[in-house]
Amino acid sequence: MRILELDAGNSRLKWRLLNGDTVASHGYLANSDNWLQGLPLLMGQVEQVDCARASIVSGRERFELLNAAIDRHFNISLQQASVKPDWRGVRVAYPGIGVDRWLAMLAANHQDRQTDKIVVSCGTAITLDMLNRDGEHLGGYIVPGIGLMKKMLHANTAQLPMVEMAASSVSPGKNSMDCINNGVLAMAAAMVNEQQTTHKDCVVYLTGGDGALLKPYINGECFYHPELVMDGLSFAFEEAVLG
Ligand SMILES: Nc1ncnc2c1ncn2[C@@H]1O[C@H](COP(=O)(O)OP(=O)(O)OP(=O)(O)O)[C@@H](O)[C@H]1O
Ligand SMILES: CC(C)(CO)[C@@H](O)C(=O)NCCC(=O)O
Repeated sequence: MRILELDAGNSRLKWRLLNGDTVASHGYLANSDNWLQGLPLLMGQVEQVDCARASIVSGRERFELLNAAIDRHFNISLQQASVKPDWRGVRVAYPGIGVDRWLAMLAANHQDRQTDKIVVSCGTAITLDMLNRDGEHLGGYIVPGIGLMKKMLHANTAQLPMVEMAASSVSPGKNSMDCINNGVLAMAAAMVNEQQTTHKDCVVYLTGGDGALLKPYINGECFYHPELVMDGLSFAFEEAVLG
């Protein structure tokens, strides 16, 4: 069985092709790219699939584009994940939660039911969700992501430059670029570290485009899973799951 999994965020569309249980290939398309050109290339690259499923938080229009491309290339319809408030061991704190956050929690809960967890996605937005070992979602936070914080500083001030490069330190800067770069990374790390200190024995499950950047600054136990949302998709759509 060849399955195309899609994680459509506000900056990028991540995809992977599963051949049975194996990830055969993966990649991404930026939202700023022309999808009318990019999607046919993506579909050509993965060849025929039996099933396509998606987590979409980037709006109806993106869904329509994806669905049309999948219909045209594979003659199948796109299965879109939607939040189920009490599903496969996870009970969400509120029904309007983003489907990507829900899927990341499903995946983390599936991997480990022995510990309390902090599920963090460091993407366009940074989301942090507290999930206890019984699968109860205790609530979370949504704040601007690292790229967005830098853009907002540049867009709303006269003197602050746009900092494109990635930070490599959280030390106080001695020029504007380092003050911004290290500062926003320090903020993101502080939010996670503060929760992990407050809630003893919590393990952090980290994902998102800036997850690898953030990981070295998390003080406690932290697992980085770049495909946590797509792992959640697999689990959410699995036919027969025990537990
Ligand atoms: N190759 C890349 N292209 C674009 N952004 C990247 C890349 N690698 C890392 N990033 C970083 O990842 C961030 C976007 O992360 P990600 O792709 O996880 O977001 P998203 O899933 O689209 O957003 P969200 O889920 O918050 O809506 C960007 O702000 C950028 O800093
Ligand atoms: C917070 C984001 C943007 C993170 O991708 C997404 O999960 C979303 O659009 N959520 C909907 C609102 C919510 O989660 O409360």
